[in-house]
Amino acid sequence: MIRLDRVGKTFRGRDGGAVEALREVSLEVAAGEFVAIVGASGCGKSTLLRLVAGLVPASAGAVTLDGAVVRGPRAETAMVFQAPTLLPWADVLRNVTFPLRLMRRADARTEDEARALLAVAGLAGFEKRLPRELSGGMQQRVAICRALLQAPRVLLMDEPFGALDALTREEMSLELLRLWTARRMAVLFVTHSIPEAVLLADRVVVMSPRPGRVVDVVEVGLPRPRSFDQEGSDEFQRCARRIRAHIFGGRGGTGDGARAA
Ligand SMILES: Nc1ncnc2c1ncn2[C@@H]1O[C@H](COP(=O)(O)OP(=O)(O)OP(=O)(O)O)[C@@H](O)[C@H]1O
Repeated sequence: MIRLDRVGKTFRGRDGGAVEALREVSLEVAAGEFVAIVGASGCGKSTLLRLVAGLVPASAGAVTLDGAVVRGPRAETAMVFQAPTLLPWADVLRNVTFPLRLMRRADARTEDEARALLAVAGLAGFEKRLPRELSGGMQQRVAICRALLQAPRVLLMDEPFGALDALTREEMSLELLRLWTARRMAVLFVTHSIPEAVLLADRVVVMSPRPGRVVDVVEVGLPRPRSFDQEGSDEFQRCARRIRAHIFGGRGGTGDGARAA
């Protein structure tokens, strides 16, 4: 469904200097598949998502969605950023329905669907609150509901839980899996946490330091529904060790206790 074919991205600074963020990245993501992306800071993970979202053009190669080259933002794609980016003056319900209203896709059912989604995300009763009246974790759940209400076929998530405390992060991971199981869209999920990537994904794409290239794609053979109990399993450890070996290489991070997050 999503296809990156030898995609490169070079940014040109105002001073004429060039930053090569991605080089020859090829990747395919099937409809309904959950793919995590891990790699060192600055290796181009956000850039990769922004290319798929149509927010920046590729410098080389092509990004296609259902065979059509992505040339700009598309209605079937939604993105969740690291920070919740809510409208501060609009209440929760209006924030969640905002993109559909903007795209003139809102109809009589939109508000009911938004309320149902908020309830699943544990936010029933908060519909009329302003973002500043919510905790960071709750705001991020609002941002995730906003993306899901668009019923995207492609959900792009850029370290969506990065700013959350560890407990909220675990709770949100399981919540996201529940929502994904119910709606089954293709997910591209950037994270710095190897355990989070393994827990969530069908496949984990490991990227090299900048310029980012795909150095490995690890298939996660854990049964679903997933739970944190699986972290102790042989398959979980195998996947995590293999990813760590790529990221830490010979720098001593391949031991059993090492975590990327
Ligand atoms: N708009 C831009 N103009 C110039 N350089 C950019 C731009 N966006 C990203 N870069 C550069 O491209 C490289 C990749 O950035 P990107 O944000 O994609 O990395 P990342 O893997 O998501 O990093 P992190 O894990 O720290 O969030 C970096 O060197 C960054 O400075």
